[in-house]
Amino acid sequence: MTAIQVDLLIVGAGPVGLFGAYYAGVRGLSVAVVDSLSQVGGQVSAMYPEKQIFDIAGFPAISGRQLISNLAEQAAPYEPVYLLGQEARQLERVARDGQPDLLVVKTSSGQEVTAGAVVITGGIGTFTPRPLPAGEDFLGKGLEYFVPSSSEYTGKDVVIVGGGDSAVDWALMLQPIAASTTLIHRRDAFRAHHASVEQLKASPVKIITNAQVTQTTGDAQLEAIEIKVTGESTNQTLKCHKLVAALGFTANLGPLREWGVELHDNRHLVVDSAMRTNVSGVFAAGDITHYDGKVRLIAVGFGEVATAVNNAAVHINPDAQLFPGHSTDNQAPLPLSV
Ligand SMILES: Cc1cc2nc3c(=O)[nH]c(=O)nc-3n(C[C@H](O)[C@H](O)[C@H](O)COP(=O)(O)OP(=O)(O)OC[C@H]3O[C@@H](n4cnc5c(N)ncnc54)[C@H](O)[C@@H]3O)c2cc1C
Repeated sequence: MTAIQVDLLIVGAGPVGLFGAYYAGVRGLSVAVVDSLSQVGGQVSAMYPEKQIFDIAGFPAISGRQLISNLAEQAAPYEPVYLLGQEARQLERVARDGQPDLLVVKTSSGQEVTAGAVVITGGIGTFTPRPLPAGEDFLGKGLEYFVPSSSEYTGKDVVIVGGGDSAVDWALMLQPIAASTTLIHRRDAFRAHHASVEQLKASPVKIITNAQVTQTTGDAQLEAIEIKVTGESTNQTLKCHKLVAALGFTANLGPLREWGVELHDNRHLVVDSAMRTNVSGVFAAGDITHYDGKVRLIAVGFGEVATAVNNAAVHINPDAQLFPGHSTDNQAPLPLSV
């Protein structure tokens, strides 16, 4: 088991957790961010990276991918430690004389993180991609569940499986750079947004409906797939270097339910106006929280996590001020006129 110690541990690297990492840095707190996904960005990266978001303050429109990239860039100067691909599982407490307890979180990879406080920004819980059983042998060797960046798809024969927004968005995104792009969907009708489906139909993406992947073949890397189209007697073989299974996700609060935090509807964590849970040293922000009047939006989560981290800073050091100061402080004044 590997172990690290930080001032603050953030559970969840969605947009709210990333902004929390920035605020931890502003407060001079060392910070680690754990996420069960292999990439940062939570729901935004997993479900709608190519969509424009219109309700982020100060950005009339910004793509999901750009928002997450900006948030990571904003936190980067404070060097957060990202522990990706691991789920935060157990929470233990270490009492100290005359000081607040330390919290120890153990992850699914055997990592132990000791922190002065924990902020849970776990959204709708741990996401698990719905698997594509016929492709599991090539996971990481051609089969993927996300398209974090498009560069690896240049000049490749790409097949995307699914009928939702992610499948359609990724097909549209990769088509201009891939050697070929095929979208396979097991039904006739798409769940994706109507306008995106129309764009897809007008694009060079080859669409095969009422079809399922039955087999994947290759050597070290994926080379081809076999598909069964309903009503056809023989299976088709397609050249395929990259197979993207965009079949959706299941989400589960999972181990966080065992941390002793008061739950609402068995899915959300009850917080007070300082974003404290009932467990001392454990705060929460973003989609995972519940209080009267809660609105689940990124804009709301950003405010909540600023509150959570600043209150966590005071929990860690009771002599610290709650108010962090203004980000504009300590700058040379700009000239009034040019
Ligand atoms: C299709 C779609 C469109 C949307 N459009 C908008 C929009 O236009 N505007 C808007 O404001 N909102 C929109 N939303 C909602 C928005 O995405 C969420 O409000 C936002 O993602 C919440 O951010 P978060 O950081 O709280 O949680 P999430 O984005 O859910 O991130 C939580 C992260 O925590 C991780 N996690 C959970 N439990 C654990 C654990 N035990 N260990 C490790 N990691 C864990 C998860 O893997 C996940 O990565 C949309 C949502 C969807 C699905």
